[in-house]
Amino acid sequence: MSKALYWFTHDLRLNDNTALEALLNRHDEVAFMFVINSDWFKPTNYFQKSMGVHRWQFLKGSLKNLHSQLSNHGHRLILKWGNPVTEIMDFVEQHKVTHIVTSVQFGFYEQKEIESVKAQLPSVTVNSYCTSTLFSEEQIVTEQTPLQSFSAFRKYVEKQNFAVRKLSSKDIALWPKSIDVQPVEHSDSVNHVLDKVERDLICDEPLAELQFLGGEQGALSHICDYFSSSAPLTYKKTRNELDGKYNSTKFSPYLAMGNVSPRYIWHELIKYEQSRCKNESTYWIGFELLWREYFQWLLKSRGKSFFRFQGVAKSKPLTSFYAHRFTQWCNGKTKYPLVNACINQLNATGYMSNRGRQIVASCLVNELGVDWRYGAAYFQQQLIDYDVASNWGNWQYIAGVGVDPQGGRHFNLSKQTQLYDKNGDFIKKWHGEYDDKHVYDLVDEADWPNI
Ligand SMILES: Cc1cc2nc3c(=O)[nH]c(=O)nc-3n(C[C@H](O)[C@H](O)[C@H](O)COP(=O)(O)OP(=O)(O)OC[C@H]3O[C@@H](n4cnc5c(N)ncnc54)[C@H](O)[C@@H]3O)c2cc1C
Repeated sequence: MSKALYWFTHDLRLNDNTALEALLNRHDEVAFMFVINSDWFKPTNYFQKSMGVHRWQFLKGSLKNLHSQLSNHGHRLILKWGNPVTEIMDFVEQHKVTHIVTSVQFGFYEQKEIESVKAQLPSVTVNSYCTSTLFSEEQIVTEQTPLQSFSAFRKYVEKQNFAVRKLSSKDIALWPKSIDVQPVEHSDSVNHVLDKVERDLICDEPLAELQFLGGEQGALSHICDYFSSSAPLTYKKTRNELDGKYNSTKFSPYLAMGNVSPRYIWHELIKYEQSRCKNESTYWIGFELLWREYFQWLLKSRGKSFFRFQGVAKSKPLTSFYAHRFTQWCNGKTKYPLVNACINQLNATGYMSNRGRQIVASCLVNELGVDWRYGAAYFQQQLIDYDVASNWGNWQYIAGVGVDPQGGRHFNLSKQTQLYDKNGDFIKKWHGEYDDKHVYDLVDEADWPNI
């Protein structure tokens, strides 16, 4: 008899989930677990936490929704917090689990966790499935795929005419029974664990109202609303705007949490093109999804170099670390109103437009001369849609240590303001003006050399 544990990670959904489908079709008894890693809330990564309050709230919504969906099938989500490897191993040993089913991890450290479980539990079979990409590992063999630039990858993918995999069936009529876990005590309930984490790890950081509702239901309803509108028809024209509900798709938080699969979105896009209209804008939505795809496979192939100062290009940028400038940037208190406005938007909502991200990243690297990894780590903490591959990949790109053949990006901040906030409405809305004569560097007179 096989007893399998589903280890949820960035795949918090039931639909179009190949790993879940394999679990339900192949095993006699099953259980579902998610582990909240307590390290996420410790400021270790360039003085930033891996998870800030906005993404925590979004994750919380996703977990509650997942638990309620599992309950509809007579199961529950076992929610733990601590060290994921330890928690998974404890459960497996205690309940004599024979198989672990999980998603393929693209992040370097996430891969290490799975390897560690495998090494410590050699008698348990661990099966991983690609659930967060358009293509599967059989379709994209990283050694044979041109990953030296996005264009090369895109042309390769388009030329090969890869079909994105057919959606896996979403309804399994009969779910296997639950592994006999002790009756749920109050201290084990999803709500109790979430409250405890909030009390012990997040303490008194204020939680803001989110514009996105975490979870599969929220994702599907947002995608349905988006594709019921005419917004996809003008996407290419509006995607660079700094604000607005439908100026861009806002699929990213749901994709990052795995509330929806990119393949589901891809198929919805094709349906839209077939039933309403296909134009350059609809093509561009697919084009951007390919950017996301590209960064996932690039990270898988380049591993740790995604986090190195010299990046995948192995070229050291001309930056250093200026604590004061970095703090001003994080607090939206630089001398650049557009940059401040974008950062204030991020700090208040957990979201910033793609154009905004490019502008503030370019400013940190070029105007302020700060090591790009501090910016990437700050985004990791603040973004509701943080995705390891897209975030570190894009930061490298801007800093000129990534795969961009042009070598970095320097945005002219006055020109960007003219182009995207001509009347100053965005700066006004997000309080970008900051008037302080000490705004650049705090250097004590005594620090200057005597001439
Ligand atoms: C410095 C920097 C850091 C970034 N960090 C992240 C991150 O942590 N998580 C994240 O999802 N995106 C990140 N991006 C990419 C992009 O900014 C967001 O995906 C986008 O703003 C999300 O809004 P949207 O869903 O409305 O995007 P849309 O413009 O509607 O695009 C549709 C989808 O395509 C994908 N996409 C679009 N642009 C990019 C891109 N440049 N790189 C990769 N995928 C893309 C996303 O999945 C997005 O949801 C970053 C960009 C920069 C410049």
